[in-house]
Amino acid sequence: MEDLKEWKNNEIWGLEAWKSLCRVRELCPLIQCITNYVSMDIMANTLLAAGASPAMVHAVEEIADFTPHAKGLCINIGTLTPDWTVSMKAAAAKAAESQKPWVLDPVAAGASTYRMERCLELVDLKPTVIRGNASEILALAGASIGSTKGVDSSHVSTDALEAAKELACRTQAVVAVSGAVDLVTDGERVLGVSNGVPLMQKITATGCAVTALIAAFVALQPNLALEATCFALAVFGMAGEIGMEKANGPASLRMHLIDALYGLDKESVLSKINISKYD
Ligand SMILES: Nc1ncnc2c1ncn2[C@@H]1O[C@H](COP(=O)(O)OP(=O)(O)O)[C@@H](O)[C@H]1O
Ligand SMILES: Cc1ncsc1CCOP(=O)(O)O
Ligand SMILES: [Mg+2]
Repeated sequence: MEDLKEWKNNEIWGLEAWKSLCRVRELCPLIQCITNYVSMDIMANTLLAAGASPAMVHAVEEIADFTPHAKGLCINIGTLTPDWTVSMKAAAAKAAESQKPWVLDPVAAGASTYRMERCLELVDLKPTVIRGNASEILALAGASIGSTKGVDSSHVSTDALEAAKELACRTQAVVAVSGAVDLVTDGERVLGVSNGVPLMQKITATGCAVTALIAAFVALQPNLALEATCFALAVFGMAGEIGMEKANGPASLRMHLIDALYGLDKESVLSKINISKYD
């Protein structure tokens, strides 16, 4: 891949995003997901539609055998309980030990002290990517409780730009803040992904699903985590845009988004991709 600092236009972004999607379709990476009960279905279906192979494996007794065989790991704290916390930490440590990238979704990080403390412990285990909405990234970066309503964001992504950069610098993770513009940073570079439709916010667990898709893309391009994260967000957003052409509301958008992801072709990727440098 070319030096991305020199990249100028969406034609080149589109070609690279298309190649990344083709790689997922060809190699069908096994992605271990330790996720919340709400998201399991849409997350597994999103990964399958993109060409990856999802496995919702969360028993701590299975981590030693299973995690080293997965290509990537997605950890999501949406319906956190103490026993799952143990599994999450064991899986993150095992992924690091076996040099597998792993992605953290800090769902509702600022909603309770329990959640925040567990999140901070997971961040200490060095996620490759952290993807949250703006309220989650603001809370996590400031380790602050109480400013979020729950799992939905009360902020727009740009509100969390400085927090995301600071979090990325401190943790060495790529940090992605989703929203109308998804902001993705390694602490130095910032890219904005402007694909997607507002109605995606009205389908539960779209954020969780795109975090798992990031895990699949990053699993195959671990040395280009910033770019792979952008491509996953762009591909998911483009599927939303195409799905919206047939949808009548959130329920049908969910179905058409998954169909569009499955059928996404090169021409659509090249014409729809909307990535730009943000800094
Ligand atoms: N206003 C918007 N316009 C376009 N896409 C959006 C918008 N809001 C969210 N999205 C997209 O919806 C998906 C879920 O993002 P978001 O709703 O921020 O996450 P979460 O569900 O974790 O709160 C992402 O792919 C994001 O790009
Ligand atoms: C509603 C809900 N409650 C706990 S997890 C969850 C799903 C959150 O999904 P997302 O973060 O993608 O909106
Ligand atoms: Mg979320």
